Amino acid sequence: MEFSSAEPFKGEGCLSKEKNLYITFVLGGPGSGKGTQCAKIVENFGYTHLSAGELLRQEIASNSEDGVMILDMIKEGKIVPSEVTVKLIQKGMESCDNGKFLIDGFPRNEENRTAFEQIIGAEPNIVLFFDCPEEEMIKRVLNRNEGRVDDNIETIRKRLKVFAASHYPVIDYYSKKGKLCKIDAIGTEDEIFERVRPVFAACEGVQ
Ligand SMILES: Nc1ncnc2c1ncn2[C@@H]1O[C@H](COP(=O)(O)OP(=O)(O)O)[C@@H](O)[C@H]1O
Ligand SMILES: O=c1ccn([C@@H]2O[C@H](COP(=O)(O)OP(=O)(O)O)[C@@H](O)[C@H]2O)c(=O)[nH]1
Ligand SMILES: [Mg+2]
Repeated sequence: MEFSSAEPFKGEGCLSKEKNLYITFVLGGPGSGKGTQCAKIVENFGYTHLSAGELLRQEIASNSEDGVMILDMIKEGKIVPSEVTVKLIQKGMESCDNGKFLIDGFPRNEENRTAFEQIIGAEPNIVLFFDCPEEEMIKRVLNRNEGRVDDNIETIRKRLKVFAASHYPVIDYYSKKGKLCKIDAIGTEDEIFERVRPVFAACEGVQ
């Protein structure tokens, strides 16, 4: 496990002036189990879960100005412009008293990462990366059954290509900063959570 950063981040952004932020980015390909494990982390460690994909889907459902553009991007498996996503994450963070956030499915590329740092003025304390083979991710997404427009084999192939082309620099950046915690995402949900638990248990004492 290559992770060391247990201190809450006190940065210059408007959010971080108001409260101690403790931010975890939760990364991994489509179907790697990010959302499933986030639910368990929330249950056990009291974080606020902000799924970037869910925030974007809510924006589509609310018929907002950007909704049509977001839907087109999601159908194609493309990454929505950073400013749109970061603004939604910012709104989610500001509407919450709790400063402990799980940001799920973001940043998906380097541009996402730098936009978050610029707009929010903070960086994550920990980055979880769920490492899962492609064939397993495909199987899980095709069985997900949540009625999502992007859970079909054609879009999954596109999402996997986008993931392969864009995630590595982000992972590498945080690995070099000693913030990356890579989790083997093969196993039952409970087995995987037992790999996740020590990461958060180690931080309990310093929050
Ligand atoms: N360890 C696991 N083994 C088998 N299926 C899983 C596991 N974890 C999650 N799933 C299932 O796989 C699908 C994708 O999981 P999800 O948490 O939505 O992944 P992600 O948010 O990374 O796309 C869901 O239907 C979920 O119930
Ligand atoms: O920061 C983000 C998060 C999601 N998405 C879009 O939303 C889709 C679904 O993302 P989500 O994280 O919900 O999918 P998951 O990886 O959980 O299957 C992605 O394929 C992208 O098109 C995006 O553009 N930026
Ligand atoms: Mg998800």
